[in-house]
Amino acid sequence: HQLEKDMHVLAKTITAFAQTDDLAEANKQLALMRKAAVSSKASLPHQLEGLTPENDQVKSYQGGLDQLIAEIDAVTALVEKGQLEDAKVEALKLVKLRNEYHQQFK
Ligand code: HEM
Repeated sequence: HQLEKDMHVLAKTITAFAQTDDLAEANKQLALMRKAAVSSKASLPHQLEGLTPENDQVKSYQGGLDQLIAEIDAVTALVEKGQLEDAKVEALKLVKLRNEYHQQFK
């Protein structure tokens, strides 16, 4: 399943991001993370299979991914300013979003 692949990329890149002290490496991981987040918008989770884009649950799921993408962008902006420590604090919001949406849809 493509969604599972994308989620694994999210998990791998968020760990690599947390572990690096190198700005270029941080940027690279965030770019891969963003790509996977955008890609996951093209899939529906098992729970929502067969539902249409108009369905409220589908909208909520997609909204969660939009928030994730916006938050990846906020983290990236800090990295681009050279503020890696601030970026790592900001990235805790990615984990919050993950927990919140996994509770609902995983
Ligand atoms: C950085 C944030 C996130 C990480 C690291 C992450 C990671 C993962 C991982 C490792 C899995 C297990 C994949 C497998 O079963 O093989 C998973 C599953 C899943 N995640 Fe995430 N996730 C994140 C954010 C989100 C968000 C924001 C949503 C929804 C808006 C979401 C929805 C799901 C769903 C629905 C599944 C189960 C797959 C399915 O039902 O088809 N995840 N995630």
